[in-house]
Amino acid sequence: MNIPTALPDDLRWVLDGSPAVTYALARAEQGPSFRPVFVSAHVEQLLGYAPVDWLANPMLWEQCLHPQDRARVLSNSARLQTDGWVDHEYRVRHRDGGYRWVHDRLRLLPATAERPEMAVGVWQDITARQRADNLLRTVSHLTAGVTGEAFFQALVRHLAEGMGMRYALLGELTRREPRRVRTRALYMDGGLVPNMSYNLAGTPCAEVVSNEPCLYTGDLSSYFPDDEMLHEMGVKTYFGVPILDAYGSVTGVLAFMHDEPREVSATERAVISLFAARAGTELARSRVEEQLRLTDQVFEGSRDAIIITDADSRILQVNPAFEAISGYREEELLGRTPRILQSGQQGTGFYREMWQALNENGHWQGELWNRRADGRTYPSLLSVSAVTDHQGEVTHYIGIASDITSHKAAERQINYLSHYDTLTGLGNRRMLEEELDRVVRNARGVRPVGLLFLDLDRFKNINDTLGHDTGDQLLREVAQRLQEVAGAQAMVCRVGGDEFALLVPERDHDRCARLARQLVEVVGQPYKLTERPLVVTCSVGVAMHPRDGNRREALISAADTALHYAKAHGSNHHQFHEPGMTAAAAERLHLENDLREALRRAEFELHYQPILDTRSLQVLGVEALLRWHHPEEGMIPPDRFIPLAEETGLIRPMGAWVLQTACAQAARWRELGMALSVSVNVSGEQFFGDELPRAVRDALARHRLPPEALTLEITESTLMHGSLNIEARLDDFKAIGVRLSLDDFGTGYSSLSYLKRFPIDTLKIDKSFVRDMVTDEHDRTLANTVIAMGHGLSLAVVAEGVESAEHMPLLRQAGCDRVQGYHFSRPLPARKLTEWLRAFRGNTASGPDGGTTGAAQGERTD
Ligand SMILES: Nc1nc2c(ncn2[C@@H]2O[C@@H]3COP(=O)(O)O[C@H]4[C@@H](O)[C@H](n5cnc6c(=O)[nH]c(N)nc65)O[C@@H]4COP(=O)(O)O[C@H]3[C@H]2O)c(=O)[nH]1
Repeated sequence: MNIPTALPDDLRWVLDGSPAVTYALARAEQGPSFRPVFVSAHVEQLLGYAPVDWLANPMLWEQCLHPQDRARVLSNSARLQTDGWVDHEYRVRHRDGGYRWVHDRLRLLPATAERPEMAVGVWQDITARQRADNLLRTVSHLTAGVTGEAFFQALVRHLAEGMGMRYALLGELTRREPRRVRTRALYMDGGLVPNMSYNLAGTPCAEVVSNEPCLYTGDLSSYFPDDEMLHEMGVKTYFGVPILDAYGSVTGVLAFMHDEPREVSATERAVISLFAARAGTELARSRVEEQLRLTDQVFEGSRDAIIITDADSRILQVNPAFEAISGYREEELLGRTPRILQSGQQGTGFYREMWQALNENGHWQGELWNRRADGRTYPSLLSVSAVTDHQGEVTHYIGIASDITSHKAAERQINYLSHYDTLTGLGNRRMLEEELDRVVRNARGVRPVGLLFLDLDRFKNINDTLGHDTGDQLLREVAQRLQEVAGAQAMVCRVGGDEFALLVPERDHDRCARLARQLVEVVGQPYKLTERPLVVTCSVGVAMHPRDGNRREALISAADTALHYAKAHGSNHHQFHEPGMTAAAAERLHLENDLREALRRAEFELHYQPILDTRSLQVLGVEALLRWHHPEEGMIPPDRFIPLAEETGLIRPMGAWVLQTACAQAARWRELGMALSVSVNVSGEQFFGDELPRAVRDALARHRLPPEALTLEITESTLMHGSLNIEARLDDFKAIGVRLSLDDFGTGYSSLSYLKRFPIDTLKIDKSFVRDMVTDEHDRTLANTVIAMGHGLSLAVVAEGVESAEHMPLLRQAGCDRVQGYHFSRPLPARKLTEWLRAFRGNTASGPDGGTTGAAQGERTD
């Protein structure tokens, strides 16, 4: 019987070329066992031994069996005889000492006449599949029962270790940063390392994220030149699979990397995909868990009250804030409806609308008053949302409410602060504007109202000299007086520092005028805030609705224009708005701008008017009077621009110029042998300014003038405008040695009684009394009385406005000391006055005190 040991060549190359190992066994002549008679060439690649080794040593196979498999394999093999075939898997030792898994299928060929009984078998290398199986089993085992971060960490670690990969990561994509991966587990060189996040651009993970498993082996940096991390890690093999959520969207990446080129078998890939699926579930679960945790935290920790009800509004759950705000414990609320909280302050219509909005839009928000368990009510801002199932049926309602008690209080406070003036308690400008809006909006029947703007004259001086506390007290008192005069029907507001507005339901022009007059009078009554009564005057501008405008802005602007008009025309009176006033206001603005430029452009000039001794007619001095040569309008009289300069503050630089120029001129006259005293007008603004005493000293020193050569003329109203500091200020000037003259006496609050307390040298009777004393008995008596009283106070009295020769005997008779007026000379420019002085008859030397100076003297007759 022949045992076939040789195969035809054509059959041999087929078998040798096959990746499976084919072998043939023949029954041994003695005994039951088989021995190999043919093994195909691939066996050497599979197990390291050449075919000849197997043929030479029939025991080699048995010797190479894995000790753990040996018994099973031998027992399986023993069934060849009975079953006619054997099909099993086991491990065979490679010549290098390692084991390979083989799938062995062997079939028995019964003996024939030509040959003995034989068996033919095939070995297939199933090492990779077995490794993958192993991996699956091990990793499944090791990750079983683990969740969250622990799962992610176990997964990357055991998969990486099972596959022999150096690096592995499980990364998540977040909605907030879709182009970045945030790792949830990161494995490197045998251990877990802290998580990180990286930009996907230019990395193999970007391909994975586009839902493609990716396998790269070889020089990865040539594929991904921008991925520096890959380059640094020396990665040669990359395998990554996307992690998907239940809807198939990519939510993460599971990737493995190695620094050697390496195959990743199909079965390994399948195993990893399998775990990626599980990771997807776990990611979703951890996200839900996170969300739940957050929701729970929000629910438990929220300062807002949260209530959840079922579709029938039965309370299912409330949070601790709800308990705290409502005063009910959760147990008391469960199963009841939110009606338990109703305060009764909202009518049924309110709830009907709320439910209608909820049914139609699934949402309602609004403010309502609820009742606490203790019966107290509180305001809350409630927002209710309906929760629906996938069929759109309402399953729950969620209400979130905040207690807005403090918010409401703050709102009231803000409302108060934004509508009221805290100093006086009056409404403020906003309140006035809103009320005016209401009035003009409501004008269907056109409700007439009067709008009065009232401004205190020179309030700034009071603040500057008496301090802000007194200023504040004054404002409070003014506010009170205004309210008393205006009555309950009117609205009184403080709309600026010292500006008040009154809105009066008054259609009658005359009654409005009467009210305005009353206001001026009442505000002008002395205030007992300081040691000495304080006198404050005011100006009032009146606009009438609808006559002066049918819009809020128009009315305010009309009242404002009228007020400015009143102030520009001497203060302390009221002025109704008139149609031409806006043009006048524009003109005033124009003038104001020109005035600002006038000093720089040297448009001012001083004219001088002589002051003479009544009896000897010696020229004792001159009064400096300011003139403005306007480039377009020609000469503008001081009455037109001085109030404007006072209002705008320009009076201070202007006054300083006057002082310097007048002193310079007085010095020049002295050089010419005419020692004239020069009187300079000082306005209230200037008088109260800090700089005046120094300016006076400077001017005297610079022009080497004796102080008594300078007289400061202040008006009665400046003096009476009064502040504590006025005496101190007058004393300052007395200490310098200059003379002080009280101008326009008789036009204001003439009060001789406290004049004596002021260190005044001269009293000037206003020209309005002087002018008519020739014809008017009453004025003559008045002038005589003033002169007598002035003398009683040891003051020299000057009569100004002496226009005719008839005045002189009367004034001499009354004992008036000095005279000034057109009768002698109009105010003249310095050069002309010098000529006049020279020409004046009886040119003799005479100083202001009657001393010999060389100044002109005589009586002018023209
Ligand atoms: N009808 C009439 N008027 C006469 C007669 N004699 C003099 N006058 C005018 O009476 C005014 C006297 O000046 P005032 O009472 O101080 O009144 C001054 C003074 O209050 C103010 N003023 C003038 N210059 C200055 C200045 O440099 N500074 C300040 N703060 N005010 C000034 O302007 C006011 C008006 O000044 P002027 O127009 O120059 O008017 C001057 C003068 O021209 C007369 O016989 N008949």
